[in-house]
Amino acid sequence: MASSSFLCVAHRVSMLSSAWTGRLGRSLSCTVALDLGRSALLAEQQRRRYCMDSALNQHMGELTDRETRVLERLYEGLVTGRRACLAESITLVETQHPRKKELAQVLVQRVLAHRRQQERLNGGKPLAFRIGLSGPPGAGKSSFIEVFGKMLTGSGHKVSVLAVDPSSCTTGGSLMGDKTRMTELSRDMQAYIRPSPTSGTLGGVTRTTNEAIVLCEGAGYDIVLVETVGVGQSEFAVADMVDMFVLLIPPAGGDELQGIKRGIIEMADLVVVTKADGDLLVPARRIQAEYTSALKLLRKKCQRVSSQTGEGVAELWSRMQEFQEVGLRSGELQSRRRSQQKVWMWSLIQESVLQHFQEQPSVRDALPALEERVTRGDLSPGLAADLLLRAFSTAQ
Ligand SMILES: Nc1nc2c(ncn2[C@@H]2O[C@H](COP(=O)(O)OP(=O)(O)OP(=O)(O)O)[C@@H](O)[C@H]2O)c(=O)[nH]1
Repeated sequence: MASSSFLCVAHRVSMLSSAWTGRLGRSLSCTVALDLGRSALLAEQQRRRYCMDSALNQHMGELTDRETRVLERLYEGLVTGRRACLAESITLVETQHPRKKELAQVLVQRVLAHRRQQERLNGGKPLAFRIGLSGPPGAGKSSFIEVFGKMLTGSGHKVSVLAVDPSSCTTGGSLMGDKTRMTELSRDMQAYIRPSPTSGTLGGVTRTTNEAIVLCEGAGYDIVLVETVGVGQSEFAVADMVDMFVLLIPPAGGDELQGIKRGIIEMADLVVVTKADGDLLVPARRIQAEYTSALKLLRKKCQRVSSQTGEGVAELWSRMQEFQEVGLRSGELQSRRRSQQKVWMWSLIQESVLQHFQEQPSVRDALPALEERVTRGDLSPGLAADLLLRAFSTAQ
């Protein structure tokens, strides 16, 4: 992305968004202003309205008629629950195409405004419950989601399942997507399963997952399950996008469990031992007892489930609901979401700034030789970084 266009992107997106919402005759400024202090409200409202109006006049031409029609179709389709529009909208947020990326932001902004309006009608409480599910490969995640998801749709919920697959970032392949998973749930019209995007950095994949969550909620999915395999940093990223983070562990000791990173157990709101049936019931009980005592200090629970027999699944759901209710009542869940918004913004900034840095011509030119010298040991990484940063800032 060229330097000038980089600086303009955020501005352009907000302008495009204003233009579009303006075209629809609705003012975003009203929804934002309600959150402000009473004394500042009027002045802020007027100022924003002025900004919106002038932005509208200035940038009406920015969205072509075709783009307006596409966004309008996607938005209307999405909020009326059309799966094809949801799928197309998620594809739009996954795109690497610069213009489409801007359009995606306009759409996300619009859906966020719609969701905030709905939340306001719901007494300020979120309408959807976001649950993160993580665990080592083979822990039984997809088998659990299949059974759990069917139980939820059977009781009237609309469930979406999104995957964050760290392997897709490095290999373009997929740890999670290369086999048929959740076959029954994928046929269920009350469920929407979206595999992980197959390319991009982890930062990019988590950005699109965050945006996909917003789109799913806009499409009326009241339960969003975000699944990730416990590899790399993906589970930390997922913990930062959900209301409740659940760690699934198989009933095996030793080596398998060593794959579970220490910090992740502390991040989990609930630990679940899977496959608690048949020959695995005894080890499952033992692991549950070990985790229960280890988690006591953290005031966290450990449950046991079997996706094969269905045992423990309903109890687990009750526990999750209890967690949600307590969080909503205390306001902790809402404040968790608010701080996640900030984390999300910063991860976007990090990704864009890094991309901008790497694409800056003087950095791009100097980078191969400096990298080569660093790998040969001729130049310290710190000095190389300083040189690149200097090249970057003098070019600004
Ligand atoms: N006995 C028993 N086996 C199970 C249960 N759940 C899953 N399995 C088996 O465990 C294996 C792995 O299950 P998956 O659901 O694919 O696990 P996963 O965590 O999604 O695996 P990845 O996609 O590799 O991350 C499969 O062979 C399942 O049949 C269960 O409740 N009981």
